[in-house]
Amino acid sequence: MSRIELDRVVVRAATPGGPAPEVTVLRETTLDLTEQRIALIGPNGSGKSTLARLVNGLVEPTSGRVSVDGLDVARKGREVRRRVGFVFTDPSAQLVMPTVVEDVALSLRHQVRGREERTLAARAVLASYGLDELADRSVHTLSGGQRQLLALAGVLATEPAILVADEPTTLLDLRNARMIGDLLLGLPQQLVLATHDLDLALRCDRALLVDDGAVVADGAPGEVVDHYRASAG
Ligand SMILES: Nc1ncnc2c1ncn2[C@@H]1O[C@H](COP(=O)(O)OP(=O)(O)OP(=O)(O)O)[C@@H](O)[C@H]1O
Repeated sequence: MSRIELDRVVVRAATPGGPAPEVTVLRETTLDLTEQRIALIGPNGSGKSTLARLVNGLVEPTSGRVSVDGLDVARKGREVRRRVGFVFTDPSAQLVMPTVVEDVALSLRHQVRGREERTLAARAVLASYGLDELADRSVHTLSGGQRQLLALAGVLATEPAILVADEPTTLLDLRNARMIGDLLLGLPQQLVLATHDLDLALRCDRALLVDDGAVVADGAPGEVVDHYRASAG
C-alpha cells in the first residue's frame, strides 16, 4: 500500500475582495494514512475536498508538508500526480476530448507512444469497463453514470497507486452510485474517498470525520460514523 502523510498542514485562503483577514480552511493537521480505503466524511463546507485535493497538489498547504510515498507533493508535483489519480464529483471537469475513445487515449499519453497504439489501448480499456459501444460517441451525449464510469476508466488506465475521489457518487442515481461505489471499493489500490454516502464510508478501512476545518474523529468507520450521526443531532 501507499503512504500519504500530512505533517502539520494548515490551509488558509484569502477572502474575496481584499487583503486579510484570511479564512482557515484546514486547521493544523497531522496524518499518516496507510490503510487501503480511507473515507473522508463530514458536513458541507467542512474541509473534505480540501483534504482530498492536498494529496495531489490541487490545493497547496499554507504551511506544513504533504508527502506521498515519501515524495513531497509541493516539490515533486509531477511525480506525485502520476501516482495519484483524481476523480471529481462532476466528471465533465475531466472529460475534455470530443469523443469517448479520444478521451481515454489522452489519459494514456504517458503510457502508450504512437497514436494508433494509443487508440487501440483506449478501446481495450473501454471494453474492460463495458463502454466499448460508446467509443465513438461525444462525451456530451453520455448519461451521468456513463460519464462517471468513463472518467474513472480514464484515470484507472494510467495505473495510479492511489485514487482520490471527491464525492464521486453524489450526482448519480441509486443504481449508478452503487455501481461506481462497488467499483471503487473493489480496487486494488489505495483509495481516499470524500463522501456523504455513509454506507460507502462504513465499507472503508478507516474514516476521518472532518468538521469546521479539522479532523475531529479518526478510526474505525463504524465508530466514526456513529460519532458523526450523534453530532449531527
Ligand atoms: N480557495 C478558497 N477560498 C476561500 N474559501 C475556501 C477556499 N477553498 C475552500 N474554502 C472554504 O473552506 C471550507 C471547506 O471547503 P471544502 O470544499 O473543503 O469543504 P467540503 O467538506 O468538501 O464541502 P462539501 O461537502 O460541501 O463539498 C468551505 O467553507 C469553503 O467555502
